[in-house]
Amino acid sequence: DKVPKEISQKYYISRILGQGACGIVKLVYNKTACTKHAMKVIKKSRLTNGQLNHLNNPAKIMNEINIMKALRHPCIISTEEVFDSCDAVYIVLELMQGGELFDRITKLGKLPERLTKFLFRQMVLAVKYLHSQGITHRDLKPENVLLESKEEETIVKITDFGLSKFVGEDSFMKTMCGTPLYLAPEVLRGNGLNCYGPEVDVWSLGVILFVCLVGYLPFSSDYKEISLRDQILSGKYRFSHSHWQHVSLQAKLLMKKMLTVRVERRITLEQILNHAWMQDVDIIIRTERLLSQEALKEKVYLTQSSTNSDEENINIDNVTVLR
Ligand SMILES: C/C(=N\NC(=N)NO)c1ccc(NC(=O)c2cc3cccc([N+](=O)[O-])c3[nH]2)cc1
Repeated sequence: DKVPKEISQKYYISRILGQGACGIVKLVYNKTACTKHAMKVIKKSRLTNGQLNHLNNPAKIMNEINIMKALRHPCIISTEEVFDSCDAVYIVLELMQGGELFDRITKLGKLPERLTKFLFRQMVLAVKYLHSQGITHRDLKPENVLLESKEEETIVKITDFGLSKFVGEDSFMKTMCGTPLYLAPEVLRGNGLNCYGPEVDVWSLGVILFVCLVGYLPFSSDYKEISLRDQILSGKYRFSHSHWQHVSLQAKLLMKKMLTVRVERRITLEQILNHAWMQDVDIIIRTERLLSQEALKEKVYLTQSSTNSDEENINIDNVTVLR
């Protein structure tokens, strides 16, 4: 539908790249710089019976964008530019031509263990960085893990900070939206206070690791014996030997420590990086090299990017508020 002219003046809007729960992602071309980008369009919620629906209320979207703009890591998606119009927010981002990790797992059925280790180490480093900035992602899933290229061994970037929280804030569970396939038990339990910490991201990473290694979900409503909620609360995941026999013992041991119901016993990100399964020198060297190259690229770009101040729009620190 109609895109504000400030955007169509600067960008040529091309095809749809992905369809998320909270909006679509389109391929756009910057007309002057002749560069390609992704543009996520997040519709602002209508006022339904007088109150903003919790998902896409403007304040929450701007909170997310401020979080994204504050972050700088090779494995966290970076925003190019943001246009805030009355009924939608347009976020111009780097192009991630490898698409979503979800689609690569679906296409291949599952990932080879070595490739999983390569990609998983980057996800752990990204989440470790998030936590060092006082942010809990809270919605880690393969749909929110993007791949930079179609190469097998490529850079991973985390996205969709729609549910992210600065851990300092009240971490009351505001939205129980979507199915809890990747949700930690302490969030589901919601014992009154609903308070929970960054460890929820370790649980979600554990579910992602599980799906990468064997191509099926550890907890699912397809498993009729017990409810999804009870599967998660008991930490009883489906362990089909035919799938797991090709997976190394160390990977299984790490998995078990991540999908630990008791928060105080769950493995930490630091311990994951020091776990035996992660001590693969070749993988460590290749991920470190890839990430330092990416970080360097980021620096070079920043020194080049010009500050454009259009008189008719307020352009503070590359958020253009459209009149
Ligand atoms: C910020 C954000 N979501 N925030 C949100 N939903 N808040 O509620 C967000 C979510 C998803 C994406 N996705 C992409 O950038 C993205 C998806 C995809 C699929 C095929 C190909 C590409 N591509 O860039 O080539 C893709 N990019 C980018 C940003």
